[in-house]
Amino acid sequence: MMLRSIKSLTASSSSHILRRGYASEAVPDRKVAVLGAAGGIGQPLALLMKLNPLVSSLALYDIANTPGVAADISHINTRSEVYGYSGEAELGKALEGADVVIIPAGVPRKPGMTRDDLFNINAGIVKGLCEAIAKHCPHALVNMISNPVNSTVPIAAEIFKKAGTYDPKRLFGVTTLDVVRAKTFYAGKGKVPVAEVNVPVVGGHAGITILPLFSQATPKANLSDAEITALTKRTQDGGTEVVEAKAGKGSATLSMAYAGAVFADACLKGLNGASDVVECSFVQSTITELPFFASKVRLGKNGVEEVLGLGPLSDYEKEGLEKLKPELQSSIEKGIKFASQ
Ligand SMILES: NC(=O)C1=CN([C@@H]2O[C@H](COP(=O)(O)OP(=O)(O)OC[C@H]3O[C@@H](n4cnc5c(N)ncnc54)[C@H](O)[C@@H]3O)[C@@H](O)[C@H]2O)C=CC1
Ligand SMILES: O=C([O-])CC(=O)C(=O)O
Repeated sequence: MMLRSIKSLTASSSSHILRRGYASEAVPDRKVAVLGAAGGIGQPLALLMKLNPLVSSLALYDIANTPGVAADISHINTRSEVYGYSGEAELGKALEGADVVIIPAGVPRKPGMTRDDLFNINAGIVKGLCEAIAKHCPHALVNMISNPVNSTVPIAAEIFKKAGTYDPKRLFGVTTLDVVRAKTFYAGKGKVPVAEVNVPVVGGHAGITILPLFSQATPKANLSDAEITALTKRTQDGGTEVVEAKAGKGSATLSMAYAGAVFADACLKGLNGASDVVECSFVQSTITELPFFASKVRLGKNGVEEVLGLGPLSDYEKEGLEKLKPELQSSIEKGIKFASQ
């Protein structure tokens, strides 16, 4: 299929960067590739990455419909040049030189499905994309959005191991939407300013494996045990709440695009040398007995600089942690088994 290359760097976009407080010479060139860029998440995520002044080159890849999305987004007068790539033959070009690869490719849930029900289709999609990443941009930071994240991240790790390119510091399951939800729901219930709220969310990204640590939330809100239990459940079921509201038309796309953009921005800031960037993410981990686990992670020039510990847990959270381990373990094993075949 035809390769569309659209340049959109304008003089006014550079001054826009300066207005935001970045000295132009201090902002290195960074290429971001979005795989699944024509989808429900991919399109708004591509838009948000086009607005990010840390991005100099934005590669939009999908199996179809990318030229239109790329042409549309390329008209926005911000820093990055936008390139659209359509079909497998163009995947290598999309990935070449990428610093960050964001993967929202794959099918979403319909009402009544679990994230694990997506495994059969999405596992194969992720496998193919990761084989191409290993070949064309083995040093990129990979932001995995495709579900089930609890299995797709272990799949990616196995594919990279097979190719001899695995670096656990560079592979991330994107769980930022759980944090975004926990912050929003906590602020609403606790009547605290949402912009000031911080809540770590640990574990994984499906049902009870999502464990928000409201005991560590700031600013402190006066919430009863029953309210904390309800907030925990709502955070764990946040994805299902959207799937049901969309009634067969997919799952969270807009809030996920926002969350994906927040996480990619954190990765870029880390790559560019910031040393104070902390986000929750599902990464290779030794903080529990599970080989992958979501927790706070400090990002830096090499990706994960430090996997931060869980901190003090309430009795309710300790119980939640023990309950989630068997499900998370089995989803991880399912991914590893698939990729090892
Ligand atoms: N990690 C998280 O918090 C969240 C993850 N998701 C997951 O993100 C994924 C995508 O969701 P949506 O964007 O709503 O789905 P969608 O169906 O709207 O878009 C998916 C896109 O992937 C593309 N695609 C399929 N196979 C591909 C391949 N081999 N290479 C490149 N692109 C390919 C499709 O053409 C489509 O444009 C789903 O698996 C969903 O469950 C969704 C919300 C939150
Ligand atoms: O629920 C889903 O299927 C999509 C997702 O992961 C989320 O919204 O958290």
